[in-house]
This record gives sequence, C-alpha cells and structure tokens, in this order.
Amino acid sequence: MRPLIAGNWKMHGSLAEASRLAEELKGGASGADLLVCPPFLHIQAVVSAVQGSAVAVGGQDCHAAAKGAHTGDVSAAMLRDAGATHVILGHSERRADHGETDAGVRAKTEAALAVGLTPIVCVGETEAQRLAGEAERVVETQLSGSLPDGFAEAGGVVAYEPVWAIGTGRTPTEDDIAAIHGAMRRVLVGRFGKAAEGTRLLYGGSVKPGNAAAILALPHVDGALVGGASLVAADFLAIAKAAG
Ligand SMILES: O=C(CO)COP(=O)(O)O
Repeated sequence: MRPLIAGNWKMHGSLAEASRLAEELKGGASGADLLVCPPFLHIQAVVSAVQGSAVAVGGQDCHAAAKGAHTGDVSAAMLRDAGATHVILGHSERRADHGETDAGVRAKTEAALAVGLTPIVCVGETEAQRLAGEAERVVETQLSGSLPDGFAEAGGVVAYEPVWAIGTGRTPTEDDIAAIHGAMRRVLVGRFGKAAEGTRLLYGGSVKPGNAAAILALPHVDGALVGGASLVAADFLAIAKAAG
C-alpha cells in the first residue's frame, strides 16, 4: 500500500509562514503521498502554493451539517471549495477541547464523505487507559462509534494517536504500535470486509525523522500523522523519505 504522510499543522504559523512551508514541500515527491493540514484561514494560500505538485491539502475539522446557523464553524463543502481533499476528524485535541464524542465524529465523517472529502479519523487511548491495560478496548470502541457505514469503501483513513504520545517525545514500543494496528485492521475487516484490507492506518504521536523508519516498517502501519515535525520542511520530508 502506498504510504500517506500527513502533516497536522494545528494552530501554528502566520499566513506567510504557511505559504513558505508549502513551497518548501513542493519538490518533495517520493514513494509516499504527502498531505498538509493547515489552519482553515491558511488553506487557500497553501492550495495555491502547492499547485502543480503532488502535495495534497486538508482541513483539521468540519461541521456535521451541510450549512446553517453554526457561528464559527466550517462545512465540509467549504473545505472542498477551498481546494482541500482531506479532513482530519476526531483529533484528541478536539475531543478534549471541544467535547467531541464518537457519535459527533461519526456525523462529521458522514458529512465529509458526502462531499467527497477523504476523512482521517483519529483514535487513541490516554495514558491512564494504557496503564490500566485498556488501550486496545478503547481504540476498538472509538472505531466502532466514530466510523460510519461505507467508510472503508469510500477510502477513509484511520489515525492511531495515543494521547500521551502527542507532543511529548514519547512513543509506544514498536510491539505496542504493531499490536494496536493489527487490532484495528481486524476490527475494520470484521466490519467492512475486504475493502478494509486497503484502509490506510496511520500512526501519530511524536513521529520524528529519527524514529519514522522503524515505525513505518511495522505491519499495518501505512503512514504517519505528524504534528510538530511537520512544521519543519526538512523534517517532514525526511519522514516521507523514510516511508518509501
Ligand atoms: O497530534 C499529532 C498529529 O495529529 C501528533 O503531534 P506530534 O507529532 O507533535 O506529537
């Protein structure tokens, strides 16, 4: 499966910095698909900057409704209109900061699929849940609650991001990543059948140039969702290179 290396820029950078970073990524085509997800306000500029290159652009969230009185929100169609092809949904920071639930993430994912955006649905356990031996169960519950019917058939992507590994420099052991990714594949194939054999399963949480090759070589790890290291072009491109 061709790996996907996705950068989640979160709430970082100015408009000028976003355009510059996008320009720096343009020449970086490799054996992996590249995606960057800037803040909403920078999407159009980044789409312009990467035009003609293989770099795709995504949003970091969208509303579940197609339109309406939802002050401050952005619809899936607006993202697509701005040139985005993907959208990250259910990131743990949104689950924590905005109280997003599995059912809410599922509704947003349906909205994204309805307009032809590729959703990247995030799941992952907290440190307390891992220490209690509940990581696999938590991830399986999040998957079954957050993914709508037709998800795998439509090419949806899943990202496993242990909450305690995000921005901390800590990662699970390779065995632990492989175990969760194997469990996710089993759950998805059990629900969606053969289509889920091709579902890209990304790992996210402190992916850096130094650990990317080892993580990306694990079974059922089909790419990475990168936060901090995606803000430095050389680091993001080094991670992409490690993927293929
Ligand atoms: O949350 C993440 C990507 O969505 C991971 O962030 P870091 O790579 O900074 O740990």
